[in-house]
Parts: sequence; C-alpha cells; structure tokens
Amino acid sequence: MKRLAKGEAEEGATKAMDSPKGLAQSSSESSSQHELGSPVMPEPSSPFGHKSGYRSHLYAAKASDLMKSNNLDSSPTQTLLNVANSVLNESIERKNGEIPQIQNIKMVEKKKAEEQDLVKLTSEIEAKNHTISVLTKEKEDKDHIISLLKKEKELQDHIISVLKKEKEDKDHIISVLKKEKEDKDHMVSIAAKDKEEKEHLILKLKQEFESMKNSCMKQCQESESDAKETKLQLDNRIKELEILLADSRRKIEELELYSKSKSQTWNEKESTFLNSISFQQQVVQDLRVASKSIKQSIINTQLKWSDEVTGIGKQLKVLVNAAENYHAVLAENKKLFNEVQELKGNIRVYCRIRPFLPGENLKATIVDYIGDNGELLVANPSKQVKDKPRSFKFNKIFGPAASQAQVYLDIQPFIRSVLDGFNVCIFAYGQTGSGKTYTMSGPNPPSEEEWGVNYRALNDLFNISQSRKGVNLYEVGVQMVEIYNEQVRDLLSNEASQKRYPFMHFFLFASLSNGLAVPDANMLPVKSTSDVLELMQIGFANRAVGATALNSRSSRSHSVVTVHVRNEDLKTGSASQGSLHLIDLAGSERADRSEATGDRLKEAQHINKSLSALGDVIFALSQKSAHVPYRNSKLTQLLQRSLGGQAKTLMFVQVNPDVLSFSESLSTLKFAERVSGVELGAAKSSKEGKDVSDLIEQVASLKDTIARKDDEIEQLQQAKDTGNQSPGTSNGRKLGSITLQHSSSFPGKLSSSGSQKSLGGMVKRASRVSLDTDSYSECGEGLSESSSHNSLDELNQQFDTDFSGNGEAESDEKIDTATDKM
Ligand SMILES: Nc1ncnc2c1ncn2[C@@H]1O[C@H](COP(=O)(O)OP(=O)(O)OP(=O)(O)O)[C@@H](O)[C@H]1O
Repeated sequence: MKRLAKGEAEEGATKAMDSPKGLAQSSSESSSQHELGSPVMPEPSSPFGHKSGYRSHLYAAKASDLMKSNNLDSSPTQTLLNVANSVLNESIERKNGEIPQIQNIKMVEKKKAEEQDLVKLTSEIEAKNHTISVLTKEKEDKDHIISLLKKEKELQDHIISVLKKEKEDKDHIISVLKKEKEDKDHMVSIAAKDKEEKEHLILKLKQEFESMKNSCMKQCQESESDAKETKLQLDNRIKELEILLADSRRKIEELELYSKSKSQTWNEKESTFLNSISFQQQVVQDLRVASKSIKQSIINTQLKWSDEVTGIGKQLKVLVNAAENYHAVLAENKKLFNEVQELKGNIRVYCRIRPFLPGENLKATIVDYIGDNGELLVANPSKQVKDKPRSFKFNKIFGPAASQAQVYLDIQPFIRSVLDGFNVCIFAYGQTGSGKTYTMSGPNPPSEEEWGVNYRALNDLFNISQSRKGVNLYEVGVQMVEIYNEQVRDLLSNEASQKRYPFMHFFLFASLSNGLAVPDANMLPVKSTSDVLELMQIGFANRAVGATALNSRSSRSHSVVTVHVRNEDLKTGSASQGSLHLIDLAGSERADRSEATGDRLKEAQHINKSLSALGDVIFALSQKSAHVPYRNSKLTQLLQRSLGGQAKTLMFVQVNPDVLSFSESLSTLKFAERVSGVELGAAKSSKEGKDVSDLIEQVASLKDTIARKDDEIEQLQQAKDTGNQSPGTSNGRKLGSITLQHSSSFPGKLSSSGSQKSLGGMVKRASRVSLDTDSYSECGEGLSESSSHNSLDELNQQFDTDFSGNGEAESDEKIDTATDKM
C-alpha cells in the first residue's frame, strides 16, 4: 500500500510533466479536494518561475516525508499531486542543471518508470474520485433519508397534535360527561326527593282515601236508609198515581164523549161555512162580472174623455193661436202706438225701479205690480188702512232685476237714429239715490257688463259707423258739461283732456260746432270706445259730487254728455248731423230729508229750482202754451232743442222702491206721467241734399253769429246791472263757466262748406271760455231764501194753483195733488 502510494505519486508527477492536460486535471482535482475540506496548501507557481526551485524543494521534502511516514493512503489527492509535481519539477530541474547529456537515457527510463507511477497514481486518484462520488451519492441518499425522516417527524408531530386535540376533545367530552353525571346525580337526588314527597303524598292520599272510604261507607249506609225511605214514599206515590191514572182514564172517556159531540157540532159548522163560502164565491163572481162591466164603462168613459180632451186640446190650440195672434196684434199695436207717438212726437217715458240696496227694508216695497205693457201699481205698505194702489202707465217699466243690457236694448233704435241725422235726448229723472247715474253711466268705475247708457250708446255708434265704413263717413265728437249752481261748466276743459286731444283735431270737427246748445264747451273727437271711456273718466272726475244724508255720492249737478255725429254719404255727397244728449239730472230732494246745510243746501236749492223750471216747461208744452219759459233756467235752455224742437226725447224716470221714499217716488211718477203726455211734434232728420245743406249751413252760421251777439249784449247788460262778476270755486276745482246757445239760432243742419266760417267763431269762443272762467257762483247770490225752496213740491204746488185738487191729504200728498193736476 505504501509502495503503491509512493508509485502512484511518482506516476502522477511524471504524467503531469508529460502532459499539461494531466497537470490541469490534477489541479482541478486539487480544487475539488479543496471543496471536500482538505487542508489548503499553498498553490505552486509556474515550475519555470524564480520561486519554483524553492517550492520544488519543499514538495520534494514533503513527498519524502509522506513516504517516510507511510501515510500515503490517508493523504489527500491534492497533496499527492503536489508531491508528484514537486518530485517531477525537482527531477526536471536536476536534470536541467546537473545531469549531463550522457545520462539522458537513464533519465528517460527513470522518467518512464515515473510515468508509470503517475499512471498508477492517476488510476488511484480516479478510484478515489469514484469513491468520493459514491460517498457523495451516499451523502445525498443520507440527505434524502434525513429529509424523509424530517417529513416523517413532521407527520409524527402532526399526528401528535391531532392526538393532542383528540385528547382535548376527549377531555372535554369527559368533562361534559362529568357534568352530565353531576346533573344526573342532581336529578337523581331531586327524583329521590320527589319520590319521597310522592311517597309522602301517597301516604297522605291513602289516609285520605281511607277516611273518604269510611265517610262513603257511612254515606252509603245513610243513602241506603234514605233509599229505603224513598222507596216507601215512591210506592205510596205509585199507588196515588195509579188512583190518579184510573181517574184520568175515566176523564178521558168522558172527554172522548165530549169531543165526539163537539166534532159533530164542528162538522155541522163546517157544512154551514162551506155553504157560506160557496155563496161568497158566487157573490165574488157576481162582483167580477160587475167590475168587468164597470171597467168597460170606465174605458168607455176614458175614451169619451180623451175624445173630449183632444177636443179641448184642439180648442186650446185655437186659443193658443188666438193668444199668439193676440200677442202679435199687441206687439203690432205697440208698434203702431210707438209710431203714432213718434208722429205726435210724444216724450217717451221709461220707468226703472231700482233694486233694494244693502241695509234697506226688503219687505216694505211700494211697488205692487209691474205689467207687461207699462202698467205700474204703487201703494204705501206702511199705512194702517191701505189706500187703493195708484196706477201709472208708461212706455216701458224695468223692474229691479232688469240688467243694463236689457235697458239699453229697448233704447237702441232711438240711439241709432242719431246716425240718420236725428237729434235724440235721453235724460234720467228721479229722486236722489234712485239710480239715475247708474242708468246713465253705471257704477264708478263701471265694468263692461255694468256699462250705462252713455258707454253703450257711444260703443254702438262706433260699431255701426265701422260697419258702414265704405258707404258713409262718420265724424263723432263729444262734449261734456254740467250745470252746477245754475252755471254751465265744461267738464272737458282741464289740462288732461286738452293734452289728450290737441286743438288741431278739434278743427276737423269744426263743421259740427254750428248750432250747438253749448257752443263754448270743448268738443273733442272720439274714434273708438277707449277714447270715450277715457273722456268720460275725465269728465266724471270733474263733476261736482257730494255726500248727502240720502246718497253718499250724490251728483250735485246736472251732467250733459252730448255726442255729435256728422254723417256724409260717400255716394251722393249729402250730409247730415245728429246729436245725442245724455243727461243725468241731479236728484230732486227735500231739504228736510237730505239734511243739507250751507253749500249743500245752496246746491239743493239750485237743483230744485232748475227742476222746477223743467216742470214749468213741461207744463207749458203739455198745455201747448204760446210761451214756453225755457229761459228760466240753464237746464231748460240746454234742453230746449230736445223738448221743443224736432228731437226724439226719452225720459228715464227712476224710482226708489223703499217705503221711506214713497211720497217722493209718487210725485216723481206723477211728474213722469205728465211728461209722457207732452207732444213735441214728429221728429225730423237733418238729412238734406248737398246744396240745400250748404245754404242752410250759411244761414245757420249767420243766425249763430247774430244770436251770439245778442247773448253778448245781454251779458254785458247783466254785467252792468249786477256789477263786477266775482270768481268762485267748487270742490276746490276751477272750471270755465260758459254760455248757452239761444235756441232760435239752432239750424239743426250743417255742411262741410260752413267749416271755414265756424272755425273763426270757434277760436273766438275758445277765448271767451277763458274770459268767463270762475264766474259761475254769481247765480247763487241772486237767489232769495224763498226762491231757493222752489223744489219739485213747490212746482207741483204751482200746478195746484192752476188746477182744482182731487181731495188727497195735506203735506206729502200736496205734491201728489199738484203733480196730478199738471
Ligand atoms: N239698477 C241698479 N242696480 C244696482 N244698483 C243700483 C241700481 N240703481 C242704482 N243702484 C245703486 O244705488 C245707489 C244710488 O244710485 P245713483 O247714485 O245712481 O243714484 P242717483 O239717482 O244718481 O243719485 P243722485 O241724484 O244723488 O246722484 C248707487 O250705489 C248705485 O250703484
């Protein structure tokens, strides 16, 4: 072994010397030996370096040491290789330096021997390598076994943990079982206790049972004795009952006998009943026959009656036809009557009864009856002994329920005749608060539904003029004046109306201004209903209004809205002019009832005076007097054309139905009755041919000028008599007082050719209006206290002096008497 190791080392060293590959191999082996943990040896440097000699010596020494120690088997491969190398190097060095050329053959042989040693060494090394690889594999196997063991250990750990858990579960189950056992023990103890109690109870029950048994026995004995007693009693009772049974059997026999006799009687009665039923059936049959005959006779009678009814129906139809004819005839009569009136020129009187206002006594109405044909019955309901109702007849009566539209419908033809050149005058007359303003204008401000005659009339005129646009040319102008304290005032003279209607427009209507009743008042053109509404609002705002005890917003003046319509026929060139006066008179009132004092009293006196003058004129007209006193008041002067001319005049007589106003209402109605009798003569249209109207226009213009001159002279005369005129105001407003046109100068016809002349006249008039401004209060000064009481009553009294009385009572009735005699 020693030798083999020595030989191998030598062989290895030789091999390494022969082939560098062998060296490399041995170096790689040495590195692998490093890895196996062999002692690290200093790596030899190149065998040809300067240190190599020294190292060769070292290795040779080491190799000899190794060989000497005979420990080659246990030396590592690297060491062996190193040793071999060193030996080789040493031998080479030796050979290079010391051995001469001659000894080369020996050296080669030696070298061969060394190579063989090296081969041996190499095979040893391979064998060692093989051993190492086997060992490595073994080690891997061991590692694998170790890992398997580890796994097994883990498995065992897991099994141990599972077993531990199982053990815990078992412990838990054991504890639960223990608890259960405890519980059971407890239950057993309870059951034992219960058992004891029950045993005790059973004992007790047994005792009770014993006692019960004893008592039952006792009771049984008692019951037996009772039963015996009862049995005895029952036996006795049975005996008694048997006796009773025998008795009842006997009685049954008796009853049977009795019932037999009774049934015999019933049978007899039944036969009698059946007899009577058959008799009654007979009677019923007789009755049926009789009813049939009665029915027949009824049917006959019905037929007869229906024949009679149809006969009556026919007669009724005839009557209805007759009635219809009668109504037609009546309407025809009415129409004829109207025509006659138109021909005669009677003033039409329409009576309107105001509805009760809130706060008035609804039951105490003075109106007894309103007929279809204008009949009206009034009576005083407050009198103890009722008078015979006083009857009146007018052209038309509008009851309290009549609407504004219904009222207008009846006067529409009247108003439309203005477009054909007629002059129409509509005035409302009546006591304060009787509804004059409501009828003429409506409430303030009015809704379209409540429009009074003024608005509806103008609206209607516009509508018609629009519909006749291509055929006729219409110009419409409006004047609004009021007569306040006997002064005529222009209601459209203030700034607002002037601004809205500049003077230039006014010239277009110059042709209308001739022959005006109030030529000084502004006449403003209107082209639409909205113009009219605006103007009216201005006018009404300027009107004198004040509160009295009888009406919270009483008109203190007579208002006159005049609508002038000039119509030119576009085909023929003929022209006509119509005018419509819409007059809302101030309310007639008794000074005592209105409780007026101071200014109000003065206003009332003037109102009553002018109404009295109106009465005078009506009276004169009804009497067909030669002289009619138009000039007694501004009102009559203004109405002169309508009352005395060829105008169509209509008066609304307004009545307050309240019993408190009975006397005033009665005198109003009497006055209206008189008015309805006034004949004015047939109304005439102003329609004329063009030439004629031109001439008439010129004449009218001249007459107008003369009349104005007369007026001026008269005014100057008056001014001279009364001294300087003093300015006055009313309700804090300043309005122009203006003069009225004398009636004689009114021509009633105009033509456009006259416009140039009248233009100058108008400008003059306009300046005169400004001169006379604020002079309206003069009239009041001339009135004496006595003359200021010249109310409607006094007017009636005046009539009374001319006509004999009819025996009515004093005071209130005095008025009635006077009016009756008018
Ligand atoms: N037909 C009517 N329907 C409803 N209310 C009416 C009617 N007539 C009058 N009235 C109401 O009665 C009140 C008095 O009416 P209005 O002022 O018209 O009387 P008047 O006769 O003009 O009075 P005055 O002469 O004092 O001015 C008003 O409140 C008015 O609205």
